Parts: sequence; structure tokens; C-alpha cells
Amino acid sequence: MVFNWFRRQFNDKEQKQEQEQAIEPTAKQPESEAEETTPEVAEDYLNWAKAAYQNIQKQQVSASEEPEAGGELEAGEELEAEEELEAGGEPEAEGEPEELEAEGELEAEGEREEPESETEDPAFELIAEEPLDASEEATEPEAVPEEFIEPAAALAIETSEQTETLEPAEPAPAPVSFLARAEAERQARMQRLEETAVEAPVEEDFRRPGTPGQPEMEGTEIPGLAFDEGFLWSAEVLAAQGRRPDQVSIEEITWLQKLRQGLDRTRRSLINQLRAIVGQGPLNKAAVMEIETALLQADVGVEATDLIIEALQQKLKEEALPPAEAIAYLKKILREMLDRPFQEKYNANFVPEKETLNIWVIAGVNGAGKTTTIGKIAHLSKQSGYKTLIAAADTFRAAAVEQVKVWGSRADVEVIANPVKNSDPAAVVFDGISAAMARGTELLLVDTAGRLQNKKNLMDELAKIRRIVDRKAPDAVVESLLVLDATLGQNGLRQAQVFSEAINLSGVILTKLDGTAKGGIALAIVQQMGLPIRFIGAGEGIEDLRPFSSYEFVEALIGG
Ligand SMILES: Nc1nc2c(ncn2[C@@H]2O[C@H](COP(=O)(O)OP(=O)(O)OP(=O)(O)O)[C@@H](O)[C@H]2O)c(=O)[nH]1
Repeated sequence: MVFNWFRRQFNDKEQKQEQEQAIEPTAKQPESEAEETTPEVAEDYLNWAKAAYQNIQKQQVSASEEPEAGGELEAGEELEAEEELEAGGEPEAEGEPEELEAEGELEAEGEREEPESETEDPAFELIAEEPLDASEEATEPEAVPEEFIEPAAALAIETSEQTETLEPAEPAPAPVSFLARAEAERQARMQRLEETAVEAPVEEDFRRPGTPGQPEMEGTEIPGLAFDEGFLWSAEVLAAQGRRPDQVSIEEITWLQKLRQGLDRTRRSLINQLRAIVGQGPLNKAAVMEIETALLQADVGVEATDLIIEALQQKLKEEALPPAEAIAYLKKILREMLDRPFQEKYNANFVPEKETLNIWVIAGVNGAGKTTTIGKIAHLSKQSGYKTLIAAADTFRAAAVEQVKVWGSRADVEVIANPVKNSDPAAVVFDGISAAMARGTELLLVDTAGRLQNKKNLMDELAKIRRIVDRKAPDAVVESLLVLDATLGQNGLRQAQVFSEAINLSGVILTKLDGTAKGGIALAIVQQMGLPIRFIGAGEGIEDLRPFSSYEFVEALIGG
């Protein structure tokens, strides 16, 4: 059974089989977000969650009964593939060298440009100051140089500290969630039964699957997945998006829980302040300032904050909304902002095309999480049933190639690399595309350097890689994705601007959303750059990166 993470569904064939034996869905969709708190909707969500849990149980049982699925390649093919890989850049580079050399695209080894002392951009000062050491052997990933953290970022760090110390004296009463309601009803039922029953039946306890007397939850307990508050929240988020309980995978639930946990710091600071302010009629000046502060502390940025407040204020002038509805309206504003790039230029469905070569060039400064992200996407892609390959074109640091190889082996995805240190990255990309074409690869992930002698060299190199891709694979679906470290807050935006000058960026991958109070940076990126967020990372593990969903993000950011 293959769950396609890009499509957020099981691949068609498996889906059909699954549905034949699936437990029928029971949730009725709420007509509006405000309806979430009605007992009927709460009950529906609870039933939906139970059905989803049971279906995941079934998936687990059938997965454990299935024979181990083989790798992507048959044994023979694997051998051939290896041979091709062994041949590395040699035959490919030899095959069409004139084409490239004639165009002056490929530099001979050792002919890389000398470090230049000019530094047009302060963000690259450190890079320019550091000597070019092609044999750099560091095994540990490098942190983003402090110099990257400019005044804006320093300010953001200060504000983040303030965020931590900001403890609202008395949180405003939250609307009763369906969890609390279900628990209250359960307690009441329990009490009634105790009072009236001669022989008390075993009470339903949906929190402990397999409890005697609870037939629908009987069966194998799902290892590592309790039917708890986190499960119920995740189920509600999925159900509210129109998903059916039989379409949900264990990975989705786990991911949503992780995302919510990751955004915990941002959410706690935001939601407590917002709940206390909204829902009291039109916003007065003091309330506007408080919302502004809360959003700016979450690194939403001035431009996006102004728009959010304007839209919220407009609505509250038209009608006085109770807090739950005002928050629901705020969520809508945030979702619309995050989805705006899809109305203008970009496709909302970010899915590699099957049986087509998709090439994703991954850029970003060192330390942003580029290598880790490539490994995670490779894993996601492989798990989702795509033939995947990685081209290790960050040849500036020897350690970078080794790191990509480690992630490649974790994801069980081959890596095309040139063993020669400081070799031409464009040649590696060229070889990567040749290998991808020969193997019928569907997704080729290209790692690129995050640091060169100076900004100009870095940008020239990225532009050159893009030209090679366009020339060598004119029919491929190409995306240029920038990896940004969410903890850098506004400073990440400056990096994005620099990169977008060199390569035609088509999206952003936001990493390290866990453990930052600056989760609002996603809104600033979309508002200021007009770029869609394509993936978000919330942890260092291979499973900790998933395609971005504005609905899920906003729920995790300011949901209950
Ligand atoms: N907490 C957290 N850490 C992350 C995430 N993504 C990456 N990291 C960590 O960030 C550090 C840098 O990640 P790398 O993938 O090595 O970054 P890079 O951009 O490739 O940088 P170089 O390795 O220097 O080329 C590593 O310690 C990763 O484990 C994330 O989503 N959350």
C-alpha cells in the first residue's frame, strides 16, 4: 500500500482495494468553522476519529501481512544502474562535451574562478572573507554564519525572547472544544450508569483502544499512536478538509501532531493574546496594537501584519463576532494570504508528474537544512512511489557530497556524485540528468552550493546549473526551491531576495519550524516574495518534512 504524500492519498490501485473493505465514514462536514463547537459536529468528529483509528489499525494489520515490497529496481536493473553510476560523469561528460564546452558552460577542473574580494552584499561578507578551501573536511554541518543574522534578525531574536517571557495573566476562556464536550458527556454518562445500572456495563473509553466492551475499538493497538487528544485534533483537521476516515494514513496523523507540537511556541504566544483581544466588537487602537505586536513577534512581518489587521478590522466593523468566530475569520484571512500565490502564478498542486522527468533544484545558504531537506524529500518521493535520484552538485565542500550520500542511503535513493573535489557542479548536474533519463527517473533532486567565495560566484553557479537543466532536459518539469531556516525570521527573507535574483525561484521550503516562535515567517515570505511555501520541516528526522497545506499550517498556528 503506497500513500502518495504529494497527492495526500493512497495511490489509485491501493486506494480502490482499501475502500472496498474500509470502515464507512461517519463525519458530517461542518458548514462553517464556527459550527465546530456544536455538539452534533463534535460527535461527528469523534465518530470520524474513531473510524479513522480503526482504518489505520486495519492498514497496519494488512501491511504486516503483506510480503515485503521490493525496491524500485529489479536485481538485474539494479546492477545495470550501478554500472551506470560507477561510470559516473565520465561517459556522459565525454558524450556531449563539445556541446557544453563550446558554450563555455563547463569549466575545467581547477579553473574555477578565483575568490573575489568584492562584496556587494553584506550578507555575503563572511563568505568573501573566508579563504576558499576546496579540501575542507568538516563533517559537521555548519551553522549559518552570524554575519547572516543582520539587525533585522537580531531584533527578531530579541522579540522572540520577549515572546518567551510574555505570559498572559489570565487566558481568556476558550470555546468548549469537542474533546472537552466529549469528555464531559462521557463523565455524565458514567455517573448516570453508576446511579441506575444493576450491573454496570463496561464504560466506553475511546482513549484506550482494545478496551473490553468496546467492540469498535477492539483490535491491535497501533504502536506509537494513541487515541488521544493529539489524534483527535489531527483527525478533526483532516475531517474538516473533507477527507474520509479511510483515506487517512498513520503518517499523516503523526505528522500533524508533530507540526502542532513544532508550532507550539508560536501558537501559545499568538493564540492567548489574540483570544483575549478579538471578539469584543470593533478593534480599538489598543487592541490593534496588541494584535500587531503578537503578529510581529511571530515574525509575520510588517506588510503582512498590516493587511491582516486591516481585513480583520473591516470585518469586525461590519458585525460583532464572538471570539470563536473572530478567530475563525482570522484563520480564513491567513489561509487566503498563504494561498494567494496560487491565484496569481503557481499551481496549487505541487505533485511530481508520473512517468515524466521532474527536476527540483534545491538552493539555500549552508545550515538552512538543505541536505537534510533533500534527504527528506527523497524519502517522501520514494515512499510515494516515484523513481527518485539525487545529484550532489554542492561540490564546493567535500563534506557536503558525503552528507548527501548519507541521506541518500537513508532514503534508499541513489546519489550521482563526482568523487573529484571541487569538480564542476554543472558537470554533476549534467551527469545526473543523463542518469535520470537512462533510468526513467521521475524526480531528480539537485543539491547546490550554499556558499561560494562571494555572492556573485554563488549566483553565477546557480544560474549556470539552471541553464544546464533547461538545455539538457528541455521537456522536464523544473522547479527551483529555496530552503529557508524559519529560525532566522526576517533575515531569511533577505536571503530569499538574493537567491531569487539568480534563479527563477518557484517556491520555498521552510525548515526548523519546530522550536521557533517565528512560525509567522511563512506569511511574511508569501506576502513579500509572492512565492508559495511548498514544504515545511519540523524536526531533524527523515519523516519530519511534508508538503505544505495552508489549512493545516493555520490550524497548527492558531487552532485550539
Ligand atoms: N530542528 C530542526 N533541525 C533541522 C531541520 N532541518 C534541518 N535541521 C538541522 O539543521 C542542521 C543543518 O542542516 P543541513 O541539512 O546540514 O544544512 P545545509 O543547508 O545542507 O548546510 P550544510 O550541511 O552546511 O551544507 C542539521 O543539524 C539538521 O539536522 C528541521 O526542520 N528542524
